[in-house]
Amino acid sequence: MIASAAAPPQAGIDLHGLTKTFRTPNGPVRAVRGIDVAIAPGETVALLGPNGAGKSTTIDMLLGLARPDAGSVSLFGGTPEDAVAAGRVGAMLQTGSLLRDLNVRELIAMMASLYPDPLDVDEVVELTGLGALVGQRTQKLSGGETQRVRFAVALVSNPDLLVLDEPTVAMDVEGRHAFWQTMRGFASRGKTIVFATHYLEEADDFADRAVLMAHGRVVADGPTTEIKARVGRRTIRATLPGADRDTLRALPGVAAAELRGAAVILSCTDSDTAIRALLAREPQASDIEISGAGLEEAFLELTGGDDHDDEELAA
Ligand SMILES: Nc1ncnc2c1ncn2[C@@H]1O[C@H](COP(=O)(O)OP(=O)(O)OP(=O)(O)O)[C@@H](O)[C@H]1O
Repeated sequence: MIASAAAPPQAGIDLHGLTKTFRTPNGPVRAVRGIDVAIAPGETVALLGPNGAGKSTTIDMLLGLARPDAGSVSLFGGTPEDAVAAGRVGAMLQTGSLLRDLNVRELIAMMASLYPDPLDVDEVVELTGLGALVGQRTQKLSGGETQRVRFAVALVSNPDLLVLDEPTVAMDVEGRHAFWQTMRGFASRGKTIVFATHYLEEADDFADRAVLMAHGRVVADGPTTEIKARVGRRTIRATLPGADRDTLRALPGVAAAELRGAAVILSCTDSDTAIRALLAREPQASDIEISGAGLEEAFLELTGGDDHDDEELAA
């Protein structure tokens, strides 16, 4: 088990007005365009967004690996460099290879020796399910196994903050499941976790909160349930032979109506109002089902409409 850390410090992560532009032969790429995100200690936050949204660049700035053009990063009230040097931050990034010619245990032990208050090596091995691989040379590991060792390396300093950029990308379903189990255990000890992912179900299942990025900006930030609700559309399905589409569409709370044989499908802006109106008008409606928008729908709606505006902003 993870040794209990001191009471979590009050200051968490504060990204303020962060901006980063890359100069390329094809002109400037405005990767991050002024984002403000505050994360409290103990929160688990998913960073979501399509390819090129600016997630990795944001993570690099958060960790002090890239310098923002404008804005500031505060980790636990200090600079990222200080927090990293103190072993308070563990990171698992998309790139980065493992040191070769060491076995898994030797590598974890070596990394542990670099930090003031590391976890016990056996504990890390157990937590990350690496028991069967401790004697394996790092260059002989599969992609999924390498990811698990990288995770062990991120954990070994017993960090207050874990930052993970698409951590489960090379893992199979079982590996992913085991990974999130471990993360749950880690989060339950009051640790702060920030992870970027393309897997919406991981964000939905695991994060307290999602920050949605598109084109270098934050387009939504809140509990995943709230983000789903923001999209607002719920669908009512019912059996209603002989229904009239225009009548249904005119019901309060209904944005669109579709008929498929005896089935009616109502897309609603306010499903509570719509269901009452439907039943008042069509009491014979049966087999009624209401379904909410998924995170996937919310994601597409919230990230899809944000057009590129490089020229305007670069001016
Ligand atoms: N070193 C760099 N030089 C030039 N452009 C870069 C550099 N790093 C990132 N970019 C560009 O900045 C934008 C944001 O990239 P970033 O990697 O932060 O996005 P991302 O949301 O992490 O994407 P993905 O999900 O594909 O990893 C992209 O247009 C990318 O091409």
